[in-house]
Amino acid sequence: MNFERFDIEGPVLVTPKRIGDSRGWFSETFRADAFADNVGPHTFVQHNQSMSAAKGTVRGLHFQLAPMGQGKLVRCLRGAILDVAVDIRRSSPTFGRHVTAELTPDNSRQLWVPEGFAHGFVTLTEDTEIFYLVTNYYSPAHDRGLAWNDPALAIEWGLDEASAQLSDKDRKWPVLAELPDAYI
Ligand SMILES: Cc1cn([C@H]2C[C@H](O)[C@@H](COP(=O)(O)OP(=O)(O)O[C@H]3O[C@H](C)C(=O)[C@H](O)[C@H]3O)O2)c(=O)[nH]c1=O
Repeated sequence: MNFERFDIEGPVLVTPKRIGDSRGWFSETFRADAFADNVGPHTFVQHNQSMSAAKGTVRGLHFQLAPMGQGKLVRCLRGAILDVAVDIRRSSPTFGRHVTAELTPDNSRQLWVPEGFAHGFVTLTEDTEIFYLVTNYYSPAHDRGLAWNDPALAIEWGLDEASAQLSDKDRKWPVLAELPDAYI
């Protein structure tokens, strides 16, 4: 299992190895000991899965407020996504900066998105399915978001705003400069 860091402290790209044989392949996609040694002693309490039918679906940018903040370990089971994590820790030297990673079943990559980051993705194919582990339970009262298309974030989503498929909720999030409950 390979762990790669970015030039922003926090997110980690995790790539499990595959053991091939005449039938196909086998992969240990998560090990608590390797994750604790390379990322941190996080405990996952909830597993999520979502399917997005249309290419160009954007889900995000989401986070939960403390004390219900969530770390997320994200992988793509079908299709492909560009996964994005934005640093919203006000005290961070990289506040407002982001990392991206293309996740597909073939590259078997997983993106670790720590608490203090807003998470989102755009689907690169139709019928895209993601699976992710989270370190805290879903709490609607703590559910917050950040405008995916905030020019200040300069995220290159690879699609024009008019063609993006979003939920009504995701169209209404504030831009970073207006984020009322950002991480301190
Ligand atoms: C996240 C979540 C949602 N729900 C319910 C709430 C709604 O009735 C329905 C869809 O929720 P939402 O529109 O928030 O789903 P996404 O847009 O996929 O949001 C997720 O996708 C982005 C990329 C994330 O990082 C978060 O995990 C999460 O915000 O599932 C639950 O019952 N449990 C949950 O943990």
